[in-house]
Amino acid sequence: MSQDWLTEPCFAIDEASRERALEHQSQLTKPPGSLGTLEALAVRLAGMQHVVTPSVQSVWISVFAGDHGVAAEGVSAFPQVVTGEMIRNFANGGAAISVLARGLGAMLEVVNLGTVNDPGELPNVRRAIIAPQTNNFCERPAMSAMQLELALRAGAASAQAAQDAGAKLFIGGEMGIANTTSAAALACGLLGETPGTLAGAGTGLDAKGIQHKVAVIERALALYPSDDDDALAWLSRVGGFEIAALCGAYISAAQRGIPILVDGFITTAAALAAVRINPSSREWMFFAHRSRERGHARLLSVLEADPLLDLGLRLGEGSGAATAVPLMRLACDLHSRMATFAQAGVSGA
Ligand SMILES: Cc1cc2ncn([C@H]3O[C@H](COP(=O)(O)O)[C@@H](O)[C@H]3O)c2cc1C
Ligand SMILES: O=C(O)c1cccnc1
Repeated sequence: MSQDWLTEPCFAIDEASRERALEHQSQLTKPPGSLGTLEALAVRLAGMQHVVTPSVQSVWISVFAGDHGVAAEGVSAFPQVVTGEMIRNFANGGAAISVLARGLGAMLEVVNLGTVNDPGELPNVRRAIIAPQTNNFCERPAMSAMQLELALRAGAASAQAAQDAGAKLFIGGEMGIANTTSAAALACGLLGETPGTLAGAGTGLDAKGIQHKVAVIERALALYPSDDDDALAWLSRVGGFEIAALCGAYISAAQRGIPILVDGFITTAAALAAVRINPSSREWMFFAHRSRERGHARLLSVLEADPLLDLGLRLGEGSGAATAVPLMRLACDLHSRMATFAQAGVSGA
């Protein structure tokens, strides 16, 4: 298999549509710029969708799930079996993202990349099993080059499904006990940083638990040269199947011209890897919120991302991104439905 597709160019942003949307904004009955980020959102979307009045009515959510060998180090407040149990909960409609997706009328698929207690065939769960879990990355690379390739391609298949369904916005979510450890280790590798500032409480570790998590990540990082920032190498060394799938999905969505709404800490680590592999994917990304997880603010700042919300969320699953969709929809509504000064007979400045 070849990885050349990862660096193929992303879909072109249409400057003319963006300019026309900007000009349209200046004619709406409000002081210029007074709707702040909502204006900027609609204008960016216009360029992405090659239209003057964009829409995000049709939303696609893929939740990628996979287990992590590093869970054996006791780095999560919850047991590893929760990953498989939550896949069943997603399918039964009881998880946070299930409720949010229903509320938004969004399409929701779950992609099972491999779990230690595999829940089997379930409605709306795509099976793309790579292995029951990654290797414990303190001891050896989390996955082989072939496993990485499979995970990246499983993500790209979701972007393709989103495109086939006519989605106007792509949201990636994740489920995998211990994946805040994997995401923090990945970010450390990519940024050449030590885990003290990037590892956090995850599902609810106390200070002692976080200290242990930092030591576990330090053990893994010590296996590799610290000045190596090769994103594919770090994904295979310390990544997770679901994190690699997110990375592949983001790159593929950007190549297909589907705007991306990034969720929290884990998804932002995957987005950072995607941007390192294919820098032009960055312009296709919106950032939904600042997670409570320590380290997320740092990743957002590296990506020069200004998230829409800051609600103290620390769940994952794509939940923060889903929560921001109504704001994006309102931004599109204001942009396309407000009267212009001329239409309303209101005097301009
Ligand atoms: C019931 C439950 C539902 C979740 N949904 C998302 N996560 C989140 O918590 C996990 C990461 O935290 P850590 O690295 O501390 O294990 C991921 O599965 C993430 O999506 C959940 C965690 C639990 C326990
Ligand atoms: O921000 C996140 O994505 C997050 C934080 C804690 C646990 N799971 C996910």
